[in-house]
Amino acid sequence: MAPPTLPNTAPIPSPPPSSVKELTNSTSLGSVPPQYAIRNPETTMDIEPIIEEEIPTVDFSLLTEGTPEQRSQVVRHLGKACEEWGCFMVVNHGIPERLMEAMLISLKEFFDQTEEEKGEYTGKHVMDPIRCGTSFNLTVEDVRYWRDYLKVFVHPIFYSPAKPPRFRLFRLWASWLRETSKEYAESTRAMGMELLRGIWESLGLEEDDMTKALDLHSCFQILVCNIYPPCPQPELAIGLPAHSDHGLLTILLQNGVSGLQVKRRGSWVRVEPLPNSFLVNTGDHMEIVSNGRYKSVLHRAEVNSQSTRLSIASVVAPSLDTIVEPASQLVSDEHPMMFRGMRYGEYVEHQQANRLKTKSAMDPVRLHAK
Ligand SMILES: O=C(O)CCC(=O)C(=O)O
Ligand SMILES: [Fe+2]
Repeated sequence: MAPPTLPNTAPIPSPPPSSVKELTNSTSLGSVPPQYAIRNPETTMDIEPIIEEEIPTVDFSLLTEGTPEQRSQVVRHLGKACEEWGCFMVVNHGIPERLMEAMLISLKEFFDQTEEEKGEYTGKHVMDPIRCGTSFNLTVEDVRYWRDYLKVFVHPIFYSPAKPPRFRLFRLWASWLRETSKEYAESTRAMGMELLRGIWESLGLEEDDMTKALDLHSCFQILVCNIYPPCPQPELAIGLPAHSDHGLLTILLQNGVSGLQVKRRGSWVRVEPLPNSFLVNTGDHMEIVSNGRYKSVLHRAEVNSQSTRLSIASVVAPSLDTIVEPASQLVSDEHPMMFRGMRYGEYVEHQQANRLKTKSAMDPVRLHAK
């Protein structure tokens, strides 16, 4: 006999909000909805201590305009920061403060659009050149991160969301948005190239060899823009979990609200944004190219209950068609090859299509178990 069919009494779930912005705009939230409650503070918090420590600072002007002695000193310092920290603050970088502010303002304007307006940029594929969304990758996650994003490819082909926020009819505004992000992408790319030059030098590598091997004239660059609205229970949620970035270097601009933490020697170090500075961190491809000498740094973004945090990560990387391998000069009997070659575009696609989980994106290219 066929089992009796039970009436379906399960409540029909309301559709999840399409962004954290929408969630926090719509109601005065007193608690975090279950799909964002990623941790139980009683069991999982503070297993790894959170500490205050000073992050190394690099004076960029000495790299470009210093005496040969000053430059050598900065290069050594840069190498040490990459080796011991995987990140450093850059000051005296020469990028105008008005450009940094304009970028943050235009980003805020972008996220302030209606869900419908932003929906025009909802990515269908992880390699879409303009992609707006929430969390990291909803198709593979069972919990959500307290973060909305806009990711835009800016080199070798420059893209920009064409529709200006709310001022659709004002072509002037649209071109301002476009010009701002173009200038910003160019400035941070030039800064990234200069830092890479110093980093290659610190590794004893020739700049020309590296530019050619990584096809840096056609380097891939993406702007990853993040917004973390205030969260009613910041101890339960996270903006972005512990992860490393896929590129060579990430150049991060923040709006003065702290939240970023980097992992060092088993502890989380809070990064307090210095005014008019950038935080630069090493990505997985720095680790691959340097054959494990300069490891990509694990980092995460915490949220808070008071202020909206904005960050813009400008990622500088090999060209998408380059098959990246460790530099042969850094491979020897003593330092065997640690990674196999993979096309950079394939790596990015694989990283973006999977869960963001510590450094798991590197597993397919590792030649030896960790
Ligand atoms: O918001 C931050 O400070 C970090 C952002 C980040 O790690 C990323 O976009 O990959
Ligand atoms: Fe990151």
